[in-house]
Amino acid sequence: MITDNETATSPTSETALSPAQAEELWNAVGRLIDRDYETLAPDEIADLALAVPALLPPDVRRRIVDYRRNAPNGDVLLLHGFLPEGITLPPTVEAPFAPVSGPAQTAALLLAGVMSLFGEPFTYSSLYKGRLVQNMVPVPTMEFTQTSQSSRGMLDWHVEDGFRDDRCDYAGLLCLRGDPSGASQYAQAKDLRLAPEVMATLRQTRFHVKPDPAHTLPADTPRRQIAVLTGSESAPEIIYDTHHIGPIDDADTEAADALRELHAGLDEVRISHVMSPGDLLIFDNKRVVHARTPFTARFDGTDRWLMRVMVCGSAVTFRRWGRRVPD
Ligand SMILES: O=C(O)CCC(=O)C(=O)O
Ligand SMILES: [Fe+2]
Repeated sequence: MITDNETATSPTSETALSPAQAEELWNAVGRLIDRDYETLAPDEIADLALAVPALLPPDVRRRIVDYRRNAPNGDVLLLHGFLPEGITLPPTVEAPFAPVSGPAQTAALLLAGVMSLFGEPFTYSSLYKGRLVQNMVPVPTMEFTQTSQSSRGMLDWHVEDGFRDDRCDYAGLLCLRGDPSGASQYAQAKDLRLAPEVMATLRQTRFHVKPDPAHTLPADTPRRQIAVLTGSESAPEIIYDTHHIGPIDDADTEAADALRELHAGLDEVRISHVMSPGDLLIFDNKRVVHARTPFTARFDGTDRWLMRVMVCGSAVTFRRWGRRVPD
């Protein structure tokens, strides 16, 4: 892992499964899938996934629960070794919502299962056709978009779905296939070192967020008015999106300047990690901003491939939606 700034000291917990643990877990998760995963509805996937936590090595499960409760080493958890040696994954799929086959189905259930330790896996009907476990893969013609489908362009700092007040509490990214150039980057709000007056501006409701282009939504979807930073000084929460957030008032140059300072401040405390197959990166989407560096896609089945699951940690919010894939 590359740390850009020495003050961002190990905000990440790292732990690894042994090859034997990975193989045992993989085989046990595979046995849970008793029919074609692609015929399962989101609720059925979530139900099957509930059996996965008990299959995890106890030390790994403990590590995840510690992170969820207290985040003792920071707001990002990095786990390694979830793919056993000797499996042959299918070619990288061509879209976030593309069906997956063979071992990729096991990977999807494994990810949903680990993430179920944090609450309810969910997604939005407007996002990637409502697919619960999504493929983060490069897509032709989308190279320079600000979505997971990009590749040659930088995917700039953002939180997942900052335009929604019910954005996910956690997201998990499982790497099936890596790319040495496409580094996942993240910055914890608590590491920011900005001038007090900049912090004070960011704590005021002087900003609005427009919908993320990964969502299929009407053009007149209202912008949400927000403060960028909220919560305690020791564990602040953040909403930021380089391209979709701005001052409510175009004349509010102080707010615009504060956003620029924030962007530079995130760069200063960023951590980069090039995902390798079997890596599972979990981040707190209320306290961490993330990004991805550019890489060149070949579109030949060998490109970078992560799977993503978002989780609602609040049973109250989940009950309010009344379904796993809210609009
Ligand atoms: O590919 C990554 O590392 C992150 C992707 C991402 O942030 C997104 O799709 O929102
Ligand atoms: Fe993202």
